[in-house]
Amino acid sequence: MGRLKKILIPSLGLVLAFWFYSARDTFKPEMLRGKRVIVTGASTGIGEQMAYHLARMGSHVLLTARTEARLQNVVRRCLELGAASARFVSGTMEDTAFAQHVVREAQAVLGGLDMLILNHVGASYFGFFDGDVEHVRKLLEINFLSYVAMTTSALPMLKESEGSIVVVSSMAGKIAGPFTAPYSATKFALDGFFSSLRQELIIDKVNVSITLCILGYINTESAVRAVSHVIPQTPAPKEECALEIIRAGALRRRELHYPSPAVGSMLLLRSLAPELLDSLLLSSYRLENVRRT
Ligand SMILES: NC(=O)C1=CN([C@@H]2O[C@H](COP(=O)(O)OP(=O)(O)OC[C@H]3O[C@@H](n4cnc5c(N)ncnc54)[C@H](OP(=O)(O)O)[C@@H]3O)[C@@H](O)[C@H]2O)C=CC1
Ligand SMILES: C[C@H](CCC(=O)O)[C@H]1CC[C@H]2[C@@H]3C(=O)C[C@@H]4C[C@H](O)CC[C@]4(C)[C@H]3CC[C@]12C
Repeated sequence: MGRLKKILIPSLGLVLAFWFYSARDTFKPEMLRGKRVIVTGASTGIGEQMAYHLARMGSHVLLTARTEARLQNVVRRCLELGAASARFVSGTMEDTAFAQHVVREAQAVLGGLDMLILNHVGASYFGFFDGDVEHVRKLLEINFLSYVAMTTSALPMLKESEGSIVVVSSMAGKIAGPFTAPYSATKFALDGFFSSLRQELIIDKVNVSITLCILGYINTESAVRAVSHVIPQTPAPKEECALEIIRAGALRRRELHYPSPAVGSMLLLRSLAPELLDSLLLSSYRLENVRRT
């Protein structure tokens, strides 16, 4: 009997745990139907693809970026794909007031918000740090401060809807490789801020989830243009990446690692043997093609 208890109870525990986690893991596109979603950086790249997925799922999308002409096309396509509604607000995230204005638009035109997807990123370079401190300041404003400002403005609506915040970050926000110093700094800042805020929401029993997305190299035009002469690896597809981000947000996951085995194993290696990881990364780069100022 004693032995039976020793085996039966843990086995039952395992079965229950498996059932609980697999049930939580079931994503259905209907989860997004009728949901009110802001996507930033939606004029190109991963943000544009997220807008199309959400449109197919029947969400109300409010899109933002700087380039009005591109946003108009994305909104048109979203409506063709079946969005419950699609609108845009154009402007720059260098300006905190603009970031807050976008959130107010959601309140005004959608009457609330279910998901805030923070994805935009300012242009930077892939090369040796050039000493330009103003560039670092500007990038922190675009890639970090505006994320904080939008979150702060959106929290009352997200508390009301028990919604989700999705923060798009990078491997460069967990592992600092060379040639991304300003960019990497902004992405590490996101981890610090949002991982701390997540704990506070849990302590206060506020049912708003925060999903931090740790992405590897993705085949967007800007990334391929910036690094393909140095990094020979094939980038992962932006369409699949966009869907995985939405799925992770809808399932209220703490973190997404995409592409999954590659990012996961690099993070593990960083903890176990950081020097080995550094040298493996460097050995795969075409260093002779790196920009020096
Ligand atoms: N592609 C990759 O390999 C990886 C990407 N990521 C992350 O994924 C996210 C999306 O990246 P990706 O799709 O490649 O980026 P893109 O360069 O393709 O798109 C960036 C978006 O941000 C907008 N944007 C740029 N500057 C500003 C600004 N000042 N104010 C408001 N919006 C701005 C752009 O539109 P506009 O110019 O019209 O303003 C565009 O919509 C980013 O957070 C990035 O860090 C993470 C790891 C890898
Ligand atoms: C090289 C890194 C991963 C290691 C590997 O060998 O797979 C890439 C992981 C994330 C990439 C960067 C990123 O986060 C997006 C930036 C977007 C900018 O528009 C330009 C390029 C990036 C700096 C990009 C460069 C490659 C990674 C660091």
